Amino acid sequence: MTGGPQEKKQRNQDECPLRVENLTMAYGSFILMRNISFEVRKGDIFVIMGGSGCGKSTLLRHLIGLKRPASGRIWYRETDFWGVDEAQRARIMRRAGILYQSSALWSSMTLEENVALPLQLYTDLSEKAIAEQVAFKLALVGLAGFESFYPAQLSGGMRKRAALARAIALDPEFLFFDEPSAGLDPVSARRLDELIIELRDSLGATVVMVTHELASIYSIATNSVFLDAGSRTMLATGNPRDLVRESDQQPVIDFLTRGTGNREVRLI
Ligand SMILES: Nc1ncnc2c1ncn2[C@@H]1O[C@H](COP(=O)(O)OP(=O)(O)OP(=O)(O)O)[C@@H](O)[C@H]1O
Repeated sequence: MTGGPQEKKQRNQDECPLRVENLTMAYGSFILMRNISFEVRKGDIFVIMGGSGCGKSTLLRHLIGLKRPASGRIWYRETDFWGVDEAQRARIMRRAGILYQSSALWSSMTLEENVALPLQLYTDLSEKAIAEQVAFKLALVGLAGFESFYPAQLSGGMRKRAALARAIALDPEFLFFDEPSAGLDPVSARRLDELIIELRDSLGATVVMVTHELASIYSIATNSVFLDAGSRTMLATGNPRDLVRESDQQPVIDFLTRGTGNREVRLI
């Protein structure tokens, strides 16, 4: 290794554009989790895992600026996310695409209008350039030709993909998903997984997602953090395929083997 401490810090910021340092999450005086620390590497598909109600969505809310940590820090490259003002946080989030569980498309707008909205709000692009971008993004998610459809005219899987097209409208550096495959049949869920990998590659994005779909976790996650409700802290961070073989923490083993203890990962 070469370079002084400053260069090493710079390298770490470039390689791990999102870092969580000793985070404590609380609702009022109730401490949900403490001592949460992990690094998300550039290009990771990073999964927040854990049992129901342990605090996965709450962690995501901290990462996207919706909930302030009780203590600890969240770093986006060199910026202490909760140490700067709201306008600066909004600027950082401008580089992020967010897909909520409910898809949250505007029901009174067509797909074209839904996807165009962030471009109209946040860029100076001409109408023609916006129309081109919208067509491009809808094609990326496999919805070319559906520009003039309303959300209610689509299946659940198509709505997810449309919401994804809107989330990537501004070519985000980070993509955040809360249970993206919730409510989808297994085949649509797998297609969505493939799409997430494709988008990560084509946008050069870093993906952070909450999920407890083991099939998804094993097929696309490159890195993860495991939150444990019992001990109210994280028990592991790393590639889930490594964790299932190497972890000595029973809750991690139970979760990753569906309680069977069989550590052989079989992909279907
Ligand atoms: N606004 C709130 N005020 C108080 N407690 C809350 C609030 N939101 C969530 N909680 C509690 O915090 C805990 C964690 O909730 P969270 O939704 O983050 O868990 P989760 O791991 O995402 O759950 P699931 O897998 O079921 O979606 C739960 O016990 C929940 O009841």
